Order: sequence, then structure tokens, then C-alpha cells
Amino acid sequence: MSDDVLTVTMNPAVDHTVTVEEPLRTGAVARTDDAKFDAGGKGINVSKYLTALDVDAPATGFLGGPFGRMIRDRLDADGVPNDFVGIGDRTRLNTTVLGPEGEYKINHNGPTVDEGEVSDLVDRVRERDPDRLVVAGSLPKGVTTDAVDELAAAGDWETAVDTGGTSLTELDAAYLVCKPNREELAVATEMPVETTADCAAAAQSLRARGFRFVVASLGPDGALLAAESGTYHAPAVSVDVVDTVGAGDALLSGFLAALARGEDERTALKTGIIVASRVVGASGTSVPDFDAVFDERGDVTVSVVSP
Ligand SMILES: O=P(O)(O)OC[C@@]1(O)O[C@H](CO)[C@@H](O)[C@@H]1O
Repeated sequence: MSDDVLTVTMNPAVDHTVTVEEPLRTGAVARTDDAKFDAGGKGINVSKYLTALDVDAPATGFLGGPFGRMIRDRLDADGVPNDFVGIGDRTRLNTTVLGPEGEYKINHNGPTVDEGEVSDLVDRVRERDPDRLVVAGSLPKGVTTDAVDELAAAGDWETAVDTGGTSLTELDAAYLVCKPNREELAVATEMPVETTADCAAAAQSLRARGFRFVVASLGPDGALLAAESGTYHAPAVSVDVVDTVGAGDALLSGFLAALARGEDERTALKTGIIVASRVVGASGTSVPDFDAVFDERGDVTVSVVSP
């Protein structure tokens, strides 16, 4: 067995997205008919988006309890291949509230995972022997960044990682790419991240710590790519934003989809920008229409940034 891309989500979540018409008020009940449930967690989102982009990208990680069953059922129904390790504890539910004041996101810390479950996951990844591995999302209790390094070093695959700012400073293995947002870039480098040039310098300094590429998501300011050949910026595409949940996962998915097609890193950055622009136009972490995404990349202008 050999997958093109295998994603690992050690702390998946059912993503519960509710929309309310009125601002939330303490002591008042907010009622709504608009609620949805998606199979979520960063690696799972990457599998969903890559599958829709025609890349073979099964999802693995840990699932347990009723929300774990819900995620598996949902992925099966949506045709996203998956092969999770069952755990004794319960998978979490994360909530996004979309209201007139903006977006609130509440993430549960998630279950506790034991050592035996971690070694089952490493075995599962070895069995599947992917070309590329994506380890994304927070780590559940009981799991440290040593497990991320172990997964990255357990075979000859290239590994993409998106496990949070602090974790990026603790990783020792060699990685293909990491995808911090602006805040995570600041946490990982302790450098200023006010301007695009600041972010470029921070991304290059992070890259020097063992990442071939750093793809930094800058929200409305687009994204940066730090590579050996230089640092590149692509602006965000102007779209009506419904919510930003999953935008970073979409950026990484587009980047990896282009690499899977044998395209260069600048084209991969453009692809990430277009895929992310589609995802922010849909609510929750549902898969939007990706029709013609590869054709639209010509509309994205990439510029060189001098840190
Ligand atoms: O708590 P974590 O693991 O950092 O993030 C989990 C999460 O917020 O990330 C995804 C969006 O990127 C959602 O599907 C999910 O709820």
C-alpha cells in the first residue's frame, strides 16, 4: 500500500458551526435553525480538500466515542478514505458561532491518548507508507512533539507539519513544509511580524531550522512562501468571507496538491491562495466547489519579498 498523501490528525473534532442573527448577550438564549456539523481537525480538512482536488489523500489519526463515530461516518459518506486508530477516550466537539459581531471559535482540548495508541498510529503510518505525510492540528493530552518527529522519521516520506507555533520550536526531524499563521510565526521565532517584510524574515529564520519550505498564512494579507531560492508573497483573493475556519488547511492543501502534480513551489503558493479563497466563502469546514481552481492561478501575482 502506498498513498500519495496521508494525513494524520491526532486531535480531530466534530466542527459544530452555528449562525445567530442577534449579537450574543449574557443571560439571554440565542436560538437558531442554522447549525451544521462537519468532520474536522486540521489533517482531516486537508484530506477532505485534497480528495476533492483529485489527490489520493486518506486520513488517519485517533478517533473515539460518539463524535469519533460521527467523523468516520461522515468521511465515509463523503468518499474521503480513512483509516483511524481507535482510542479509549472520546473525540471532541469544537464550536464556531457566526454572528453579526463576527466569528467566535471554541476548541475543546480533546481526549487523552496513551503510549500504546501512539505506537499503533506509528505502525499504521508505516503500513500505509505514503509518499508524503501531513501531521496537522493540536496534540491531544499524552502526546508530545516527539511523536510528531517519530512519525516524520518512521519512513522515507516527506512530512508537512502544522501543529502550532510552540511545537515548531521543539521539532528535530527534517520537514518538507510547515504552515504557521502570523501569530504562530511570532511564537516560533520571537521575531516581529508586523509587516510583510517582518514576516518574510521570520519565515526564513524558521526555515533554517529544518523546513524546506515555510508557508505562512497571513489572513487578509495573503500568504508568504520562504524557500531556498527566496521569499515570495501572494495577496489574498477578494471574496465574500463567510468564515475563516479551515483557511490555513486549504492553503496547505492547495500547496500540496500542486506539488503532487509536479508543479513548482511558486505555482503551489498560488494554488494554495485560490483553494483558500474558495474555503473562506463556505461555512464551517465543508468542502466548497473547487471547479476551475487550477485555471484561476493565472490571476494570482506572486512578488519577491526582500526580508
Ligand atoms: O484545536 P486545533 O487542533 O488546533 O484546531 C482544530 C480546528 O479548529 O482546526 C480546524 C480548522 O483549521 C477545525 O476543523 C478544527 O475545529
